[in-house]
Amino acid sequence: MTVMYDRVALIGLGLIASSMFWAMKRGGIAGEVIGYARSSETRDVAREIGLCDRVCDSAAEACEGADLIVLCVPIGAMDAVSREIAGALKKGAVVTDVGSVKRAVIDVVGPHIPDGVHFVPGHPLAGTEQSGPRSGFAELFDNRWCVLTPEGADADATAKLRKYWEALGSNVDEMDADHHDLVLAVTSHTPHLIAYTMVGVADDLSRVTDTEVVKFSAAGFRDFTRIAASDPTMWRDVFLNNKDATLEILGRFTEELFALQRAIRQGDGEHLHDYFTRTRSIRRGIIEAGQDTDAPNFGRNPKP
Ligand SMILES: NC(=O)c1ccc[n+]([C@@H]2O[C@H](COP(=O)([O-])OP(=O)(O)OC[C@H]3O[C@@H](n4cnc5c(N)ncnc54)[C@H](O)[C@@H]3O)[C@@H](O)[C@H]2O)c1
Ligand SMILES: O=C(O)C(=O)C[C@]1(C(=O)O)C=C[C@@H](O)C=C1
Repeated sequence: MTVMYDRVALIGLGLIASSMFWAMKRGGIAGEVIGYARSSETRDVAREIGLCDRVCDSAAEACEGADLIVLCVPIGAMDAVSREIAGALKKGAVVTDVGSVKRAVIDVVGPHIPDGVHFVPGHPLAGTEQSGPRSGFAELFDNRWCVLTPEGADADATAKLRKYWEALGSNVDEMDADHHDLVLAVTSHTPHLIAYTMVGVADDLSRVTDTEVVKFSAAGFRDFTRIAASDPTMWRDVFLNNKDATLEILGRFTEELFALQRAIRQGDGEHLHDYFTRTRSIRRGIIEAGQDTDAPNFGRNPKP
């Protein structure tokens, strides 16, 4: 139990901020945690459930005297909140964020950061389909990766933030922001879009009733429905702000899909079998690397 920052301010009090709060409490990582959310309902819930040591009615007030400020709002709100807090930041403070897209956040937050304050963007690769102040839990970041995209930020501030994420339970890596956005377009953003689409298709199909979809939903489709239940505001903002990378991956996805469609139409079993054999090895690689924390055998029997 080592206090790493005397005062931490959480701006936005949803899944990620509340998980961070409980993880900080678990590890005794912060002296005091101050919170702010835009809606009074969220602030009331936070006060009711003891989320944060103090909840303020303005973002600027929450940041006064804070050593670490974590922006935990949807990407589309990053500009507004950083504008609001700029005047309240103390010299030497570190501002970070948890946004799922990095270049767009750097572009809108960076210009508001005053001299003497360090901005070190970040992104925990951990989440669920839940949102809001009641949805967080201390274990969310355990054994997950957190990517920092410091781009020339102060080395000491970056090193300390790295240690902070490790204390929250994460493994930490550093990356260029554009590369982060491309990697995440492959591993997170496009898969979400595909899940949203598949569930939309099931919903639109008049020959299969909603009751049948619910009753006969097989495991693969159920996984899609979990993903497609993710927060609409957050995901709208992800796609609007990681446009180029998502469109590039979506283009490649469509080409592959057409090739598979042709193989099915032509009865080309060899193509299908070869393709599925190749993709199976990706899954095995993830399990062998101990990365599948959702697998029923996680932590017990990491070998397939
Ligand atoms: N949910 C995930 O799986 C996940 C994972 C990693 C990173 N992220 C990123 O973390 C950030 C937060 O996501 P979340 O899942 O915690 O969302 P959430 O919807 O659970 O919480 C967002 C919070 O921000 C508040 N908010 C919205 N607009 C605001 C504004 N203008 N000013 C102040 N507060 C505002 C909301 O009231 C809410 O308290 C997003 O940028 C998202 O991309 C999410
Ligand atoms: O597990 C989930 O529900 C998630 O979608 C989490 C997930 C992802 O893995 O794609 C979603 C968005 C993030 O920015 C990071 C993590």
